[in-house]
Amino acid sequence: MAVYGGSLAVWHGHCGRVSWSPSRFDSKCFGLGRPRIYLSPSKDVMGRIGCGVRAILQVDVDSRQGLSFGKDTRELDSALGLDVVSEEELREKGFLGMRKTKLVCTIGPSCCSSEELERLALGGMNVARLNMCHNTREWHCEVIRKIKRLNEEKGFCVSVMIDTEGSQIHVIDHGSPSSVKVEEGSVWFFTAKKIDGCLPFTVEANYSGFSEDIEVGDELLIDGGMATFEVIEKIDGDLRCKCTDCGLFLPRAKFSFWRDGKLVKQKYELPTLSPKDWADIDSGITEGVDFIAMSFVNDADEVRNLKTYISTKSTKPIGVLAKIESLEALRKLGDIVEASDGIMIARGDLGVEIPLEHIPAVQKEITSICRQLNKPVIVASQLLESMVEYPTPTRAEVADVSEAVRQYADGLMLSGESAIGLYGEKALSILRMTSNRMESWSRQENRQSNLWPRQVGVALPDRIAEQICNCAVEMANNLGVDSIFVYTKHGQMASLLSRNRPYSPIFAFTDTDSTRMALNLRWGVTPLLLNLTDDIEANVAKSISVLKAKGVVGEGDSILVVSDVTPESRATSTAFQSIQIKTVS
Ligand SMILES: Nc1ncnc2c1ncn2[C@@H]1O[C@H](COP(=O)(O)OP(=O)(O)OP(=O)(O)O)[C@@H](O)[C@H]1O
Ligand SMILES: CC(=O)C(=O)O
Ligand SMILES: [K+]
Ligand SMILES: [Mg+2]
Repeated sequence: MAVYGGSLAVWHGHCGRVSWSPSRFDSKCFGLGRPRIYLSPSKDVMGRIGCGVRAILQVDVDSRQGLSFGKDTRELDSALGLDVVSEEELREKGFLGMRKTKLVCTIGPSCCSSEELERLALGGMNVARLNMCHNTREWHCEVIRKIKRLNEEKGFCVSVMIDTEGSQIHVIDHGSPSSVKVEEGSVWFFTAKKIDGCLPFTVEANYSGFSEDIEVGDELLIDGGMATFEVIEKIDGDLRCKCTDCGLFLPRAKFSFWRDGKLVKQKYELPTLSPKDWADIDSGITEGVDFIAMSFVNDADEVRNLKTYISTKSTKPIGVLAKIESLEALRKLGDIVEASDGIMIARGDLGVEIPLEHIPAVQKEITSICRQLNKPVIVASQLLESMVEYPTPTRAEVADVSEAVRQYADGLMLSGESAIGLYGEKALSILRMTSNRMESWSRQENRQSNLWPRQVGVALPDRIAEQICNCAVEMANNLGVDSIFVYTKHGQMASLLSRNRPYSPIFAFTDTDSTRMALNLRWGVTPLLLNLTDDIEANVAKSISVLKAKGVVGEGDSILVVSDVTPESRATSTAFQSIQIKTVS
């Protein structure tokens, strides 16, 4: 047992200090003051949770004490929702081979049939993203229904995310050719007045206040540098501009104005969520989406408002992800991360508002804050951009993907590569293989950077849960267990385990479908549906026996078990949290 000693030698925190002497490994209360914590090899002590004890760490001292498994698993089998893709991956590659980084695909015309969606699901898509900027609401609803049907009928577990259009000043798309060349020295007229058809050298903006606060001499950047102009005249609200750096106008190209090397902050009155966005959100709620990604978030209140709205409108929880794609959002990053259920680093539009060379450092900072605050984070845009047209990525793109994996982003996102590209499935397989390779490199080289986590919990039970998860992962890594099982209603404990980025995969058993779909975005977590009972031992025995019957868990596999299922009868007292080590017999 000495092997465990190092992992849990000292327990710090509000609970006092608890030391563990492996040589005196009997059922013993180490509480110094209240509340107390038990370390025990015996499951009998689990019954004593009521008497001021806040957590029990139970360890199977003797692996021969392994569980005896149920005889008939047929009934249980149908109750256990292990998705077909994880099952296959586990069978093929074993526990350590399971991919930890989650993959998000933007669905567009190139991949919207049921057959194409199924191939993406088989290829490892964890979350399907629908960008409401494009196509019709009806088209999006139809895609959502196809995904839900695939989940139900074919045993996939793909979550659905809608991404709002949001308000940003951009060029009105007149249906002109996909790009227009801009020559150096040419003079262009920018206006918000309605134009019929296409006029040469004339560009229509979508918002009448687009030139507010802009002065002659300011620099106008298209899409963060696709083309550059100098403002040479301001006539009412219209601008005459001369091209100083030639380039291209793409459909829906975005404006940004610069003065003395700094972004001009315009105080325009576009709401973060337009009436169209609210209608899209209503339709997303009706269709039962799992996440709403909010474009151009400016502050935490906007996120909180949307969360409040959802809680009054939706019968199930829907995660709100804040997209960080403006200077304003970067300034209020900490507050926004705290208010939201996750973050998307929207590097496309972010690159319009900050110099491109700032993006890598900003990405690193955002991923790190998200991990500290225990919020999932997606790295998005241009990961494999060249694959929109070509069947192979550039080496630089693969290096960018690897860096995001090395930073422990929870998810990587494909945009045009899957939505309109010719090689979407191949792009997905590049993300999958690159993630797998980088994850195993980090593990083999022991480059797993330890988190010195900021405490996120405030209330005592939350802080205890957090400490248990931190210790559990340290134990799991030191012992080299095959996997971590967690039993969780709302996913909190599973997320706290994931936050520590363990070597072994985390199987999160929950009886709540929305928890399962939300956990899909968490690094290293495979969420499963299971009918949970108040009896922890029964939950563990049931899940192990079903996985054993499927042939994906076998004799000798070691499992670290964490539970935070609060028995209903004790819902008003403390959470019932424990760590156990099981060896499958
Ligand atoms: N549902 C769709 N229908 C048609 N085209 C789409 C759809 N979704 C995406 N696209 C195309 O794929 C491209 C890349 O998608 P992406 O989601 O990155 O859009 P975007 O226009 O850059 O906006 P955002 O900043 O919200 O990501 C888009 O420019 C668009 O041409
Ligand atoms: C994803 C997104 O919205 C962006 O990169 O701008
Ligand atoms: K969008
Ligand atoms: Mg964007």
